[in-house]
Amino acid sequence: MNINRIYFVTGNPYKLAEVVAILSEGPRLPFELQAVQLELPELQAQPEEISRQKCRLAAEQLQGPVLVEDTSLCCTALNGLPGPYIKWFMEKLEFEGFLRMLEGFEDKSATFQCVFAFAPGPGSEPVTFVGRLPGRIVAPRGPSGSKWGDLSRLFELEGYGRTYAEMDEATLRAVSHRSRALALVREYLLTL
Ligand SMILES: O=c1nc[nH]c2c1ncn2[C@H]1C[C@H](O)[C@@H](COP(=O)(O)OP(=O)(O)OP(=O)(O)O)O1
Ligand SMILES: [Mg+2]
Repeated sequence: MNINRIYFVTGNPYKLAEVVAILSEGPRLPFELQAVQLELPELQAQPEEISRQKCRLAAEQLQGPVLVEDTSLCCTALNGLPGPYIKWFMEKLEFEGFLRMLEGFEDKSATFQCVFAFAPGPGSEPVTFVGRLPGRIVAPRGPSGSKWGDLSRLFELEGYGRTYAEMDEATLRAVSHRSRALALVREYLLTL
């Protein structure tokens, strides 16, 4: 396939910066990654389908190869909810309300999940890449006012005993749900 530029489409500047930083580490990809700041509609579906739909819309709008990403936070006690709707839960309930929602459940385990979707152009079925990171929801710890907001103070990574907000950026970048998924994206893009 003759691709020399891929659009990474997101409305979130932090997500964009992180994807660019992770992809610029390691072996160089033979493409230019071009950022496009565009809020894509997210239709209700399972997380992988939401990401695929964002990808189809982005490929239509930009008429070229596109990469998009959708992040979910899945609580075991809530059978995977809020999942892809975590953004709206945090916005409407804030962290106090979110924690209260889980109060009645003993099981606080949760998984951060990142789904990238890539399509070489409009009309192609997007391919997805999933990265998961297990952990649990805790009372907020770590500095507030960080780039991802309070959510990063509530999610403690399994095996680290620290919340996202308590981790230094380099360590987190090496283990995050996003870098796990991007390792698969990189592997795939290198085969094109
Ligand atoms: O590493 C992370 N650490 C903490 N929080 C995070 C992280 N990654 C995403 N998040 C938050 C952002 C948003 O509230 C929700 C995902 O929603 P999601 O639709 O994927 O992101 P978005 O709407 O900000 O950007 P986009 O335009 O690419 O859809 O989880
Ligand atoms: Mg979004």
